[in-house]
Amino acid sequence: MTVTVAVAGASGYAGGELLRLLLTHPDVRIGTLTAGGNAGTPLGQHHPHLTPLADRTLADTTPEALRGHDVVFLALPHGHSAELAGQLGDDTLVVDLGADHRLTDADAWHRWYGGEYAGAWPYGLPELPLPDGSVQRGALRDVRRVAVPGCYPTGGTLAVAPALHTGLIEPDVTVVSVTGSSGAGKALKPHLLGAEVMGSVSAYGVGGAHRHTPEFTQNLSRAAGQRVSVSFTPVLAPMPRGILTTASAPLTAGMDADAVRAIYAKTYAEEPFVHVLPEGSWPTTAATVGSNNVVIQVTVDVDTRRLVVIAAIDNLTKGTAGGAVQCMNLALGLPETAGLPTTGVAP
Ligand SMILES: NC(=O)C1=CN([C@@H]2O[C@H](COP(=O)(O)OP(=O)(O)OC[C@H]3O[C@@H](n4cnc5c(N)ncnc54)[C@H](OP(=O)(O)O)[C@@H]3O)[C@@H](O)[C@H]2O)C=CC1
Ligand SMILES: CC(=O)N[C@@H](CCC(=O)OP(=O)(O)O)C(=O)O
Repeated sequence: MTVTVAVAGASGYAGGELLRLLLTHPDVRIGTLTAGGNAGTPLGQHHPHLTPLADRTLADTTPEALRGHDVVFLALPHGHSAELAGQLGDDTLVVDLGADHRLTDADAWHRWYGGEYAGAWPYGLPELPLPDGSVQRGALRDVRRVAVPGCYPTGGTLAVAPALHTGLIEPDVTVVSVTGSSGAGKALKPHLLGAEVMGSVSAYGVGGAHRHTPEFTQNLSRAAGQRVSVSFTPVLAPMPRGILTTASAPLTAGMDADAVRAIYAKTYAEEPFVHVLPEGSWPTTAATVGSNNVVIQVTVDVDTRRLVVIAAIDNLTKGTAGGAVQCMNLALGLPETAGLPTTGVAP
């Protein structure tokens, strides 16, 4: 089977990573590529690494340009997806990389994003463990709309969900995630100028103020089958890609690190992209670059009786574009790993 795929927002970071992956996908033909202000320019001007597509001209982002494809990826700023998707047929698979359809609670949407609530779509985190023993993957087969998770909730959720799901920890979780600057997108932002980012690490959205907090709460409450409280702090680091998450929570009972690791290893044993490391190895963002992997290590802080989990992802791959391609594969019944690297680039 060959599917024809359009990418809206192809000049951006997420769009570029989508195209890098789709170029290696055996079942994909790349169709229309669109942008905003950069419509009319060649793709090669924005993504010099995507040489096979260098001469493609970016079209305006309109429903007319996107229609007629089997799959449309929307890699646009928040707030642009709902109207476009509404003008694409129900037979088209629309995979939204933005936030527009992630939250199931309209009040949470209004509080954290504002504007009209467009409703939730099936949530694109296939590995999310659910209380009935199933995982989210089942909700993504044969669908025609998918909301890809935010980059922080992808790694952070998978880091904590197994412990909540099995009752190992209290429903009161602290998450600190260090990210590379590509998470903010290509648009010029003064705090992301090289002189600001290089040589410094800085927290932002501190005090539960980051808009991914409700997405964490939603995911972890689903995994736990009860309301989970999440304190989330993002930290910006001088690197282009990667997110390293440290999550911790009080243990409900005495447990040693080996026993916790065994539970995690069992939870993710069949997952092609989630890797629980052996004792003594720790996740690094460098080891995930360009791969669709989530790399996890767990331990117990014996003195404070807390579980501590570290998880690394590439924000542009598993954290956005890779997750999106994985969801496309599931929705269309293609092999889940098609077009998705499971090895990183090192050093
Ligand atoms: N970067 C990341 O790590 C992650 C990104 N995401 C989500 O993916 C989406 C894209 O993010 P990212 O690629 O980082 O952002 P970028 O700023 O790098 O790219 C945005 C893209 O959208 C286009 N665009 C901007 N405004 C408009 C408009 N009004 N109409 C049509 N097209 C427009 C831009 O085109 P032009 O070049 O012409 O301006 C560009 O192609 C966002 O919703 C983001 O939240 C999700 C998880 C992680
Ligand atoms: C460094 C940086 O600014 N990161 C972004 C990550 C957001 C993201 O990528 O996810 P969304 O799809 O929800 O926007 C931020 O904190 O807003």
